[in-house]
Amino acid sequence: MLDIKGLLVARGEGAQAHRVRLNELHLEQGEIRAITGESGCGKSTLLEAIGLLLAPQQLNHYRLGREAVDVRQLLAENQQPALAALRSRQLGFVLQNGGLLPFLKVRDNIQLPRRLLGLSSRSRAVEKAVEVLRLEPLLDKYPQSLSIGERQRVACVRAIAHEPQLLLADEPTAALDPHNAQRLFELLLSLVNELGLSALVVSHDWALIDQFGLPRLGAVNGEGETRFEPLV
Ligand SMILES: Nc1ncnc2c1ncn2[C@@H]1O[C@H](COP(=O)(O)OP(=O)(O)OP(=O)(O)O)[C@@H](O)[C@H]1O
Repeated sequence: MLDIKGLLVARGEGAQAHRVRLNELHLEQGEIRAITGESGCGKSTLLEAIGLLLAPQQLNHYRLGREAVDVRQLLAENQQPALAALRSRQLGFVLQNGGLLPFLKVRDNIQLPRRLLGLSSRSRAVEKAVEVLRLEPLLDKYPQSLSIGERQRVACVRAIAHEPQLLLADEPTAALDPHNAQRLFELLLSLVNELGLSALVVSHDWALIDQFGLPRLGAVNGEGETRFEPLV
C-alpha cells in the first residue's frame, strides 16, 4: 500500500537547509501512523515529500497503492505529468486550515476533486463519509457559515472524495477544542478503517494519540538532520 525506504529530503538551501530522513515506512490498507515531533523538526516537510509536493534528495524505494506504482522511478525520470496524476488520483490531503473554497457550497467543495478527475458524482465512499461525519445538514451551506470543527469535517470528506489510497493529514485538529479534536480523530480513524485507506496524520496532540493507541513515527534529532523512526 505504502512502502518507502531510504528517503532524504531537504527544506531550504545550503547550510541553512533542514534535512529530514525516513529510513523505512510500510503501511497496509486500513493502517494509520501519527507523525510527531517538536515544532520545526520537519513533520510537514516529511508529509510533503511523501505527498510528492517536495522532491527528495535521496530515495531508495517508494511504492504506492494497490498497483504498487514505482514512485521512485517516476521521480528519478522526472515524469511530472505521471506524478501529478498520481498526486491527484491516489493522494488525499487534509490541511490545517481546511482549505475549502469559500465560493462553493459544502457539497460542491466535496465534489470538486471528483469533477476535476472526471469521476461520476455518485460515490459510495463520499456517501459513507458524509454519513459517518454527520454532514448531511451542512451540504447546502457555504464554508464561512460553518464552525471550524464543521469545516475540518468537510475537509476530511473532501480529502477522501476521489477515493485515494493514501490520506495525508497535517495537524487536522490544530484549530479545534479538545472535544472536537477528539471527535475528528475518531471520525478520521473510522474513515480510514471503513474505506480501507492508509493514512499519515501529523499531530502534536500526544494525549489524543495515546488515547487512540496510534502507532507513531517520531522525530529523533540526528547530526544536522531529523530522523523519523517508529516509536512504541
Ligand atoms: N520554504 C522554506 N525554506 C527554508 N526552510 C524552511 C521552509 N519552510 C520551512 N522551513 C524550515 O524547515 C524546518 C522544518 O519545517 P516544517 O514545517 O517541516 O516543520 P514542522 O515539524 O512541520 O513544524 P510545525 O510543527 O511548527 O508545523 C523548519 O526549521 C523550518 O524553519
